[in-house]
Amino acid sequence: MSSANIVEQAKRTAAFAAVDKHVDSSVRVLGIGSGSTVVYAAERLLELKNEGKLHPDLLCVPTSFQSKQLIVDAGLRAVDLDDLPVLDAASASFASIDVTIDGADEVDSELNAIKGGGGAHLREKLVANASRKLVLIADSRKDSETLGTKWEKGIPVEVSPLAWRTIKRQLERLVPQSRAQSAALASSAAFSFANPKAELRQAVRKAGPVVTDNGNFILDVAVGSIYDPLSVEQLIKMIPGVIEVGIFSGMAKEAWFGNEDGSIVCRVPKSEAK
Ligand SMILES: O=C(CO)[C@H](O)[C@H](O)COP(=O)(O)O
Repeated sequence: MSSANIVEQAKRTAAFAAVDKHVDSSVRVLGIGSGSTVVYAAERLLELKNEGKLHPDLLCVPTSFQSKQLIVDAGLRAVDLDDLPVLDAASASFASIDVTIDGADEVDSELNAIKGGGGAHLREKLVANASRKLVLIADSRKDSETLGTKWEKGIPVEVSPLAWRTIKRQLERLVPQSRAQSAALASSAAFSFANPKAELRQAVRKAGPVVTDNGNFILDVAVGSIYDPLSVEQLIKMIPGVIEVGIFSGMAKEAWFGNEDGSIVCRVPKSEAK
């Protein structure tokens, strides 16, 4: 098998295992992520549907145009997040989705994740936030100790086209923390680069920038190693015109990684592991 096929097989194995663990006939509302690994989750959902193992009224919440097509192609019912019926108005939780299964670009030991390689992280974060459980699926290349060490393309940041150049300049002036301007202090800082670089993501087979499903642009912001994902997420989110940051801090409850030898690793946040 070619190395590309081995990676695809690893993604498929992880996706199938996560769906089998989390989706049965008791699941009423399911969030569907975006990207190439989620395609395999949709494949497994179609099999389970044909075997009569899904809830007959299952509702699927898409996270992108692509995700909606996957749901529809699998013969499942797509419903926008805000169109979900409130099934339990008395519940203390606002979460309306039982479980969401999504891909990731890199996942650290606490299951903080970089997402948005496919440019869908705004809707992905909205859906993850409204889910009782977020389960990530990926091949083992995405399994990391520290964010930014494997996914080196930068943090995907969805921004308003109205001020992308200004936001880019501001992102390139981010400092790890106000007192840590020197490389010597970098290890105690939120991230390692002294001079982050923000690049406007360019479209393929279309001249000009990527325009997201929401009509915005994406800046990929390389900050080096991310030691404190929540601080970096918050720092970037504070910039006016930033619509969403592709760091998902503390959202995922479980991550499934497919290995090249066909085995699977399922991880929970390190601090919660027994
Ligand atoms: O966050 C995402 C899209 O915004 C994807 O889930 C992420 O990029 C992983 O994609 P793939 O499964 O193709 O590696």
